[in-house]
Amino acid sequence: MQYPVNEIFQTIQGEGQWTGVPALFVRLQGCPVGCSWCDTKQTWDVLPTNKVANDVIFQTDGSIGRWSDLDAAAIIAGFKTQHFTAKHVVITGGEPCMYDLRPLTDALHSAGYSTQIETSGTFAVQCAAETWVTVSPKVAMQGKLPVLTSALARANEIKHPVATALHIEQLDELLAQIDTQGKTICLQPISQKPRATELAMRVCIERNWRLSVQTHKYLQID
Ligand SMILES: C[S@@+](CC[C@H](N)C(=O)[O-])C[C@H]1O[C@@H](n2cnc3c(N)ncnc32)[C@H](O)[C@@H]1O
Ligand SMILES: Nc1nc2[nH]cc(C(=O)O)c2c(=O)[nH]1
Ligand code: SF4
Ligand SMILES: [Mg+2]
Repeated sequence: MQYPVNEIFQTIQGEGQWTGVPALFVRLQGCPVGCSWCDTKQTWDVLPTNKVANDVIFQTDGSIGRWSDLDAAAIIAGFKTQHFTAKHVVITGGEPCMYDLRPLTDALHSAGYSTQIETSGTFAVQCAAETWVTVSPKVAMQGKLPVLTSALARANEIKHPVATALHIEQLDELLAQIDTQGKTICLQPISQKPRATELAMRVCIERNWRLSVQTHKYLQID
């Protein structure tokens, strides 16, 4: 199975429960969701004219939605060529769950890596049983609610992007539909806005939820 890969890089996981853990990021190209505040808009379209050679995607570049087709073996071989040392692999995008992630997550586990998926919950989550699934719900997607509910049921972590009180109300409605036992619930302020951050901190303290600030943006790393 070939995946359209936008970039592969080594950094520190900046979000959610795994914050601070060295990680290899595999960013897949393509997302139809269209969040107005998305920080990776270059990953939305998979344009044939933006196809590049395999080695190019190991240089991070958020300015263009370039991509290359790689299978699991080529991705793992690339980690070795780059002499990457992290053992945790984060598969993000774009929307990674547009693709069947079972071949990739199975191969990564066989090669000794732990895996995590960052997903919006707008597509069925297809991955290994051991994969840590982080769902960042995108509630405005028309007609996608049954998919979102099943993604939330699979989630190990629910990391909700927030800017206003309405976002907290929407999260409450979603959480009422599932068993949250054993799941980490995080609030992630949108775009480091001070009012979003204040709201997220206040609600996290009230509810005993976890605050997820995008630490890589404060550190100015990838
Ligand atoms: C770029 S998305 C890619 C994965 C998937 N499409 C998703 O939305 O979960 C990765 C994470 O960044 C979050 N995110 C994107 N733009 C953001 C922003 N401007 N501020 C805060 N979080 C943002 C998303 O909610 C998600 O948790
Ligand atoms: N350092 C770092 N941590 C991240 N956590 C989630 C990210 C993403 O774009 O999905 C991300 C990212 O782009 N960089
Ligand atoms: S679902 Fe994720 S990648 Fe797609 S637009 Fe929203 S934040 Fe961006
Ligand atoms: Mg990011």
